Amino acid sequence: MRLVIRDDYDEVTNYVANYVKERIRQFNPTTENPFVIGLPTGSSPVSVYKVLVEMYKAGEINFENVVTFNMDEYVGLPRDHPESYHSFMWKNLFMHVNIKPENVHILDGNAPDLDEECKKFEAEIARVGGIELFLGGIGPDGHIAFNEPGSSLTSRTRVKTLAYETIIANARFFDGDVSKVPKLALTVGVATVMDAREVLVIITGAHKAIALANCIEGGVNHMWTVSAIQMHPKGLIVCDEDATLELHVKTVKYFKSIEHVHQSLIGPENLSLQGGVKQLRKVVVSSRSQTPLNGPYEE
Ligand SMILES: N[C@@H]1[C@@H](O)[C@H](O)[C@@H](COP(=O)(O)O)O[C@@H]1O
Repeated sequence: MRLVIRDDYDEVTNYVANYVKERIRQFNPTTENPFVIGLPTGSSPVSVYKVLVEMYKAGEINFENVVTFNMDEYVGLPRDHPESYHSFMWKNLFMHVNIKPENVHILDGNAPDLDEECKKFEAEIARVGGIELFLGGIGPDGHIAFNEPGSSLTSRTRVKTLAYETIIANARFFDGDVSKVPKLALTVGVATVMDAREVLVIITGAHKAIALANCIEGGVNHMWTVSAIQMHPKGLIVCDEDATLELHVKTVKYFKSIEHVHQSLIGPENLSLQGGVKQLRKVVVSSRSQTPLNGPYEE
């Protein structure tokens, strides 16, 4: 697993937006072979979406052959409620880019049969060949999507009761009124996220520092469901300095030094393009052979 630490939220945003842009570009999606991405809601990704929209307007990114699956949705909240995740996604991303509405998948929290809705969602992910890149955020209790503490690390898409801490955290979107926050949600499971070929989790802010420390320095544990990323062959956490407050200095220095080595090999402009060992090997080989390392690397 890699941990990339940036100074602040804005730098995290830029890193993640560039990462997504490059992944889509490298994949070179077509109608027959679209780029399938899992997406979160919340304040963590909202600026990433803003930058992606700017990139789209500048002609740097194309969503024509991108298929999306959102992580979660409240149960019982009308689809057009301003705080539904459906509204969030259309308002912050989809309505500003050239994504095809039929390529957007958001769980329906008002479906007559919620279990069936969850099964259909998993089946649809399988039908398109799985998810290439799952972007995620976490709650202060370390939940990924709505996989609250104690969720099975093998869980799939299902109905979930929200933890009281999450209800309190999300009350800020409902006039600070805890009673207005839905108590149930549909969510992809931990295993649904971890099945993606790549997982990128955004963690910013001092209020998530304890969760980040448990995720990185603790073991894989169902009480911090994001820690399942330790088992992923291609997991990446992008965090800001504030979120590292509870990590050992040694841990922070270790991950910074790893990034420093990468940087010395491939140059800072290509940091977002690292494609894992295969790509790094290629880079090491070319640096050994003194090939000038200009421009982005293809996987
Ligand atoms: N279900 C969502 C999560 O998917 C999200 O990651 C989390 C953090 O939100 P924020 O990024 O606003 O802190 O909020 C909710 O609980």
